[in-house]
Order: sequence, then structure tokens, then C-alpha cells
Amino acid sequence: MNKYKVVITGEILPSALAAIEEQCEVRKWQKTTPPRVEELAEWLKDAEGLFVTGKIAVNEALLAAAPKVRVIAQSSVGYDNIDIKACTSRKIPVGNTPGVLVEATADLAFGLLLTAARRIHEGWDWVRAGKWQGEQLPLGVDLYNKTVGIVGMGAIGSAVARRAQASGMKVIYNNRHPRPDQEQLKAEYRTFSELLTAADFIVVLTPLTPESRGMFGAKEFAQMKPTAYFINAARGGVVDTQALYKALSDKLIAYAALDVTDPEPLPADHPLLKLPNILVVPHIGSATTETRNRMAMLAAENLLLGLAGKPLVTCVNSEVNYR
Ligand SMILES: NC(=O)C1=CN([C@@H]2O[C@H](COP(=O)(O)OP(=O)(O)OC[C@H]3O[C@@H](n4cnc5c(N)ncnc54)[C@H](O)[C@@H]3O)[C@@H](O)[C@H]2O)C=CC1
Ligand SMILES: O=C(O)C(=O)CO
Repeated sequence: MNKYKVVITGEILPSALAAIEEQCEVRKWQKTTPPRVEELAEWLKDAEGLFVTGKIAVNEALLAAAPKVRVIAQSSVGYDNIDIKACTSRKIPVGNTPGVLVEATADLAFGLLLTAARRIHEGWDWVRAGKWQGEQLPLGVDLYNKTVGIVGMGAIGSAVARRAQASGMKVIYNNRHPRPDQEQLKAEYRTFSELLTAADFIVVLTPLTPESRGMFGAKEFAQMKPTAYFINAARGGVVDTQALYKALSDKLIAYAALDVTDPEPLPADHPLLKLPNILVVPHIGSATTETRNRMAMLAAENLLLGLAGKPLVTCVNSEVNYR
């Protein structure tokens, strides 16, 4: 049997690689820095499938270098790095990995909220620095009876809502549209502006789109409570980083906890990291063994289905999914 020709743009779990290699001749980018299109050009010329992992832009330039590609599979739910319109116009289905990472990402988002509110990370630093006896660690804040405002009440947002309710928090949310099941979710819809002024904790879980890019800027931070905690587990691009820096340093808001940043990765000497009222982790929302494995296997399945001309399990541009 002739094997399909596939390019993998970065790290992939061995289980998913093995599944792909059974049917495909694989060329895999080995370096830790993401490839530029020119660096992949030779491989892309003949590639029939593209498995996207790592920070890489799938744009007109890349697609033009890959004329034979007939399926793109990405091991993430977010697909803001992919020009979907360009893929659709070439009739290339794009697979992502919704659902399988919901609980892990919600754990991390809520974990950031809890860790920041209770200063868990600062406490650990103090213990290690031998400061247990002596100075007083600044006090944290309660979650109980506080209001969490979730911006982007989709699969992960709703899973965060459940965690917040278990801690005795009231949940309000903003979404593209009010949810028909909001009574069941025990969450109240608010306009974006109402949510900003009412929430004690704001958790962002929207996709990054032209509409959501920079939706948290100076004006929005000024509307928040001075005691507000801002948690971003969506994409760095939804926030104006400069404005966040200013809001934290001028104490317009109390604290930020981020899984995602702009730029990403955040350079070690970035001014944000010098602030005392911030917690940053390196985009680990879905980073558990089980979840990453499910994501990689779903992406591999999408790739192999697309190569065989069959419908992908989870397809972003369903209008060009195979039937
Ligand atoms: N930190 C991490 O490791 C991870 C981050 N993510 C990010 O989280 C996002 C959400 O994932 P899911 O919950 O699975 O997606 P989803 O599609 O189930 O939910 C997204 C929700 O955001 C809402 N939304 C879209 N634009 C909005 C806007 N401008 N204002 C308010 N609401 C808006 C939608 O109506 C939808 O309900 C992903 O697109 C991805 O960027 C996802 C997984 C892991
Ligand atoms: O799935 C996503 O969108 C991520 O950010 C990585 O898990």
C-alpha cells in the first residue's frame, strides 16, 4: 500500500505518531522553535496531510507552498492561527479537538483563580525562602459569596461555572448570545459592560477572533472593581498587554492570573513579570497526560479520515468536510 505523505509541524505524542505512521510517510519538524514556511517548503510540496502542533500560522503563504494538502488536523480546540477562509476556499477540511480538553482546561482556569485569590504560589515561595516565621504573608480573599463573571460561556466556561458554584460563588456570564440553558447552568447573562462592573473575578474563555482581539483594554480595566481578579485562560490576544500592565501597576484592578499571554511565550524580562500582583503559567490549560493524549489521538484520527476522503470527527469548516 502506498503511504500518504504527511508533515507534522512540531512535538507530537508517541501514541498519535505511531497511529499516523501506520498509514503515512511522516516528515516531522524536530527543532523546538516553530518552522518558517520556507523551512518546510521542500516537504510541503508533496504533502497530502498537515498535522499542526506548536505555534505556527497556517496562512495563504503556507497553503500556497502545500498544493496537494487535502486535510489539516490541529491538536487544539482554538484555531486562531489558521486562516479558515483560505482553507475552505481550497476545500481543505480543518480538524480541531473540542470537548476532550474541557475539564482539564476548566481545572486550570479555576486553579489559577483559587491560587491567586489564596496566594498559594506566594505562600510556597515564602516557605522556601525561610520566611514562615517572621513577616506576615499578605492576606488573600474569599471565593465564597463572591461573583465570578465568565466571558465566553461555552464548553470550558460552563465547566468553570460548575467549579465556581461548588465554592459558593455566584456566576454571571457574557457570551455571543444568552444561553437557552442558563437556568440549568444557574448563571445569569450580563452585557459585557455590566459584567465588568459587577464581577469580583473575571475569567476569560472566548476564542480569539477579530471581534474578541483586544477586547480587554484600558477602558475595560477602568470599569472593573479595584478589587477585581482577572483570569485569562483563552488567548493572549484578547487582552491589550500594555493596558493590563498599567491597570495592575496603577492598582485599577487587584490581580491577574494568566495561562496565555501576548506575546507568547512571554520573555523572562517582560515588565509584567516584575509586578507583585500577577501569576503567569506557560499555557498549560490542557497539559495533562490523559487530556493531551486524547487531543493527539483525536487529531490523528481527523488526519487519517481526511486523507481517506472521509468526514472528520470534529471539523471547523464543516461545509467542506467530506461526506
Ligand atoms: N489555555 C488553554 O490551554 C486553552 C485555551 N482554550 C481557549 O478557550 C477557547 C474556548 O474553548 P471552548 O470553551 O472549548 O469553546 P466554545 O466554542 O465551546 O466556547 C466559546 C464561547 O465563547 C463565546 N464567544 C465567542 N466570541 C465571544 C465574544 N466576543 N464575547 C463573548 N463571548 C464570545 C461563544 O459564544 C462560545 O459560547 C478556545 O477557543 C481557546 O482559544 C481552549 C483550550 C485550552
Ligand atoms: O486547545 C487549545 O486551544 C489550547 O490552547 C491548547 O490546549
